[in-house]
Amino acid sequence: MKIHLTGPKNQLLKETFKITGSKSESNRSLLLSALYPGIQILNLSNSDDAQVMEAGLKRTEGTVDIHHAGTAMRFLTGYFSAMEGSDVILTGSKRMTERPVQILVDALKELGADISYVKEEGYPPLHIKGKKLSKHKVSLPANVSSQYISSLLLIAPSLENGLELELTGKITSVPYIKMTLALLTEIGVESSFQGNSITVKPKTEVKPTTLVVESDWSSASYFYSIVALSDEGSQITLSAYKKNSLQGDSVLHKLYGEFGVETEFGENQITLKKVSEPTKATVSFDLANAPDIAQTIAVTCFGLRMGCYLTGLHTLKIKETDRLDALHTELTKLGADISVSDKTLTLKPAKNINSEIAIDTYNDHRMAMAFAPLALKTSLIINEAMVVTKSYPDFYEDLKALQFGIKEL
Ligand SMILES: O=C(O)C1=C[C@@H](OP(=O)(O)O)[C@@H](O)[C@H](O)C1
Ligand SMILES: C=C(OP(=O)(O)O)C(=O)O
Repeated sequence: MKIHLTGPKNQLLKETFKITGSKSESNRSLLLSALYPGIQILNLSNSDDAQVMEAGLKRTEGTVDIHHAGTAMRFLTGYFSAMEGSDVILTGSKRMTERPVQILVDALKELGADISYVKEEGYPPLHIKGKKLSKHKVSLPANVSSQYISSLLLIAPSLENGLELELTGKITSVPYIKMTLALLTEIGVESSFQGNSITVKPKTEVKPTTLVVESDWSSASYFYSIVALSDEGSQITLSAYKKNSLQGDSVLHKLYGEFGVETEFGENQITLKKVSEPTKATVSFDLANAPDIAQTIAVTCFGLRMGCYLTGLHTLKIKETDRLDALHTELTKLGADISVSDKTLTLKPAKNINSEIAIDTYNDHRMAMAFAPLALKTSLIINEAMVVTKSYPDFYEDLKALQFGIKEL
């Protein structure tokens, strides 16, 4: 589906939204609740990624297709490897068969897993025959994706002797590893993370526990962008959020200060307020700990006619699409002066913003959602607009509530 998007006529915005649960917290919680009966989950994400995870966890044999969900692919690889008696082919979308898993597969094999590649070595689909993992120590590179580490940590307490991980290389997406360990703590599992070593103690039973998923901060990023691009005085309230979030993307409340957006933390909610126009011509951010908000920030800067220099983007090339290439192509179509390397993005302040440009989304929910706020500055077209269901199925409903014009083409 292709849509034509226009911004609200009155750009002094005031609205309140309840955002769906974090897909990262949801997919971890779902796996833990499959391992340990007695875990309840509240505010579960209604995203495609959480749905394929939930469905995958109910399976023990046959083909399990997790579509575009990186977390489901990586977390279920660990889960099925350690589930004695399971025999599955774990696969996903075409893009998923291009997203590497060798580091995780090697680590699991080192622990005793039986995994083989169905097609290309290093990539899904995987044939996994679940068995008891006999070892409890493994070393793996941590500079490609934190999801490999989280996958191992999530099954760690269910292993007879727990798990000791030795991480090599510069650890990337660290908050996601800490999120996994924090959820283990919530269910009573002991762990430690010091330097490059992570240890998780075994746990056979978990007391009845309710895991309350905080709403998704990556989804909140699109409202930060909308507020930044709207008139001074605009305010949008989002729930359910908290100040001490497990999600690294909560750094948004600091970063968007540079764009004149202040965040007020209330009881279970945040209010984003446009208090001033930005003062700097250009900003520099290292996003190694928050890679999923890179697209939002690049488009916000473009819309504000600011420059930016974004670093720490080395993981973007292996996500839903090569996000550096995709940003380069789409922002160039809009008139941007942008250059990218394999880990950085440099945008010069925009001289003009082209109208009626059709944005390609490359099966990447974040391409659609990051560019949509730009409708506050110029009308645009979004191709394959429904990609948003990967993490935020209600996205366009919420834009409509803000009086964005959305016309199906
Ligand atoms: O563990 C997680 O829930 C995630 C980790 C990150 O991936 P990488 O560690 O591959 O950067 C992030 O980009 C992804 O959206 C979700
Ligand atoms: C990278 C993402 O997801 P995943 O790796 O889980 O597919 C994302 O949602 O931005």
